[in-house]
Amino acid sequence: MVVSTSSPASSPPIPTGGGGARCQPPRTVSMPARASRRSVSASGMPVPASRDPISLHRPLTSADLMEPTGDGLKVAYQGCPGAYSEAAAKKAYPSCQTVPCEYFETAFQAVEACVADRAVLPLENSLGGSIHRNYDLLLRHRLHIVGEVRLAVRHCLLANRGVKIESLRSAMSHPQALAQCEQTLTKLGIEHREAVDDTAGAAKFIAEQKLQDTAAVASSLAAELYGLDILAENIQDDSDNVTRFMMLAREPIIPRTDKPFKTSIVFSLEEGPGQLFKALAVFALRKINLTKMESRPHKKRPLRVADDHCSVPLKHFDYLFYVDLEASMADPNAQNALGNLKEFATFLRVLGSYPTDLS
Ligand SMILES: O=C(O)C(=O)C[C@]1(C(=O)O)C=C[C@@H](O)C=C1
Repeated sequence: MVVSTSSPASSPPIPTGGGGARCQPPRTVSMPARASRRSVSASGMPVPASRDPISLHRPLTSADLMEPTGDGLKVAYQGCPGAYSEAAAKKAYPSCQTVPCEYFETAFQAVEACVADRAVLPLENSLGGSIHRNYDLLLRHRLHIVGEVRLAVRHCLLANRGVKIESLRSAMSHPQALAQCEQTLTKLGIEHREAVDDTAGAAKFIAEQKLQDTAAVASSLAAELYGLDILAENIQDDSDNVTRFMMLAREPIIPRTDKPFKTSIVFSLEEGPGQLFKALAVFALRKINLTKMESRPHKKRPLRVADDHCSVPLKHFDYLFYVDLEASMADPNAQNALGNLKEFATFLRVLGSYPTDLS
């Protein structure tokens, strides 16, 4: 079942196995992030006081502070079964139960409403670039990034049994997947492109409609699930095709310094020369490496009148800057850098501090 935003009445919430009762309203990360005093079980869920390891005087181990591997966890992703996002969810939480969602926003809402415990959503692809929608949704919702996962995306060309490449006129897939295979599809003589919500959804549609002139760009798992033939493998334009996904939860994790961590922040600045330079200098001066930067329109304040010396006032676009730091919020150096940025940023939020995916 795909969880849908548009028709909640037709998609009743999936029972959460008691998770609903434990659901806390989401809260923001305070800066610097401090250890939560609430105890957590190995699955990352709060434990009743009677089994609370602190009240039993059992020493807290680093395993208690780790993100769970997925036992009993419900993990929301966008798309149909067989989508790359589902594979990413399984990579992040190997023993989880995946919850397909119609839209990215549905996955955010599923976690907020405790229908799911985590969401795994794409942020950027090495060929196609950023998935801007998810940057915008990060700000609109109050979930925390608790991890990242990189997935090697190996696209296949899928068609109904007996269909030959020469008879194909059209390729159907997620726009990112079509963009990642643009040159190969053209070389194969496939001229038309049809964009749909996800790669596996394209495979399902082609199988259900028994299309004879259209192929899906999707995973080999989607071929298996929907009974399609694989006409070509590894059709992405670059063999190193990697999508980075974020893992989202209602609560932040406790940042550590004993392994590589990243911290994702978003901020806005006053208009004026050198403002962004000054913001980036707070990290450069402390030798904190930045791994990603993205700017998005400030939707609440898209235009502002510039205070320059023109007779006609100029209107500037207002931006939000999303930055990933190679640092943990448990590191005083990173805390000082953010303290410094807070002195002159007009807005600053820590989206999460989480272990770097080194795979
Ligand atoms: O459609 C899918 O299978 C997805 O999981 C979505 C998505 C994306 O949004 O970028 C994920 C990985 C690939 O880069 C292509 C598509």
